[in-house]
Amino acid sequence: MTKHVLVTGGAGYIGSHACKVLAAKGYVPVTYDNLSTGWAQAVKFGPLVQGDLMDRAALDRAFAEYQPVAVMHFAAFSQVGEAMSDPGKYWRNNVMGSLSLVEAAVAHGVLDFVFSSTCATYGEQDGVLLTEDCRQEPINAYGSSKRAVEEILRDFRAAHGLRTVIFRYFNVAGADPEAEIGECHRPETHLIPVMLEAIDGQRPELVIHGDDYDTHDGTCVRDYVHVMDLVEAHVLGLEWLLDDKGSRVFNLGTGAGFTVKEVIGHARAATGHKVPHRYGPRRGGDATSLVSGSHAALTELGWDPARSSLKTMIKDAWTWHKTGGYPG
Ligand SMILES: NC(=O)c1ccc[n+]([C@@H]2O[C@H](COP(=O)([O-])OP(=O)(O)OC[C@H]3O[C@@H](n4cnc5c(N)ncnc54)[C@H](O)[C@@H]3O)[C@@H](O)[C@H]2O)c1
Ligand SMILES: O=c1ccn([C@@H]2O[C@H](COP(=O)(O)OP(=O)(O)O[C@H]3O[C@H](CO)[C@H](O)[C@H](O)[C@H]3O)[C@@H](O)[C@H]2O)c(=O)[nH]1
Repeated sequence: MTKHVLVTGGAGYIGSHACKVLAAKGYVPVTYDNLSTGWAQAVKFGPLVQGDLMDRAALDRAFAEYQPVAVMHFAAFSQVGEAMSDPGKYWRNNVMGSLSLVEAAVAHGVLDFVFSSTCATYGEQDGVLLTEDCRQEPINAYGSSKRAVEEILRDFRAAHGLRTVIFRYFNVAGADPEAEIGECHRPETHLIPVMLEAIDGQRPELVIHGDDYDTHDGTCVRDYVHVMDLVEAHVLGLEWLLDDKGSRVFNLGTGAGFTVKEVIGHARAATGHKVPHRYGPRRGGDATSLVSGSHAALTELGWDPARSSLKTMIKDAWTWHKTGGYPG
């Protein structure tokens, strides 16, 4: 029997990688995406339904046509800087959009739901390693919007029997090692692809957002995880739900933190090129340090983030970058 999975945001960076892995495991990923930040060219592993999360009639048609066994919900806006200047955009799209989707899923009896949350929901916590039971006190509207969706899911679990796996990702990086798909945002704001654009002259330099943080070299610390490892955890999470193991929250990070300056050093080693850079002011909404202190995904899901060294992530991102993939 064909097992369709409705993948919202399947035309985006992480969602497209999820579709590739789902297809490899025998599922048919149905991408539901409005192409606001994603690319039709990234949808290669199953059908594309072009639609918005807020369009309930289009959602109803997609559920009725494909009768998915589950939903993987990636669609959202996700730039911390933009969320600081335009919080309404984040509350509307991420919270109202998710509510519309969850209501449609429940109405169609699709009760297994995997959600992309973020370590940005934890906020600023004095350099502690973050576990799933840490308090969630986001310091930007992006993190607040994701925490709100987690609350919606909690209420729908209680009222409607929804079953959820919530993944709180740390910083996702790298690309499909076969370079069929990769990270492509216009404009790009994420550290590693921005560094690669600076290396090949597509931008004059990387601007480091602040060097006066309370870290050993003054730049922010993040925990980077390979996108392929991350989406493999999603398939494990999906199967966890389909095996009726109950609702659960998992951090997805490696537990290793790197400063921006350290990532620049790794980029030089991985690409053989210096990263042109200069120092700029802090970016609003950035926490000093976000590092996972949890092994739950490893021990409970059996997750193995084998590709998540900075070397491999940057090499895979560089290989993808050099293909010049998507627009045009
Ligand atoms: N990239 C990271 O490091 C990171 C970290 C933590 C969490 N996340 C979360 O992972 C998810 C995917 O992130 P990404 O980096 O792939 O982002 P992305 O921008 O590449 O992909 C998001 C996709 O969702 C679609 N979309 C957005 N709003 C929509 C709407 N209203 N209706 C239909 N489609 C819509 C976009 O067109 C795009 O294809 C997001 O929920 C994000 O918050 C990402
Ligand atoms: O041009 C740049 C880009 C980034 N940075 C710094 O590099 C680090 C990583 O920044 P990213 O923009 O790559 O990632 P964020 O940590 O801001 O956010 C990402 O990870 C978060 C969780 O940490 C969220 O979930 C979010 O969706 C996702 O974009 C931050 O300290 C940032 O200030 C720079 O110095 N210069």
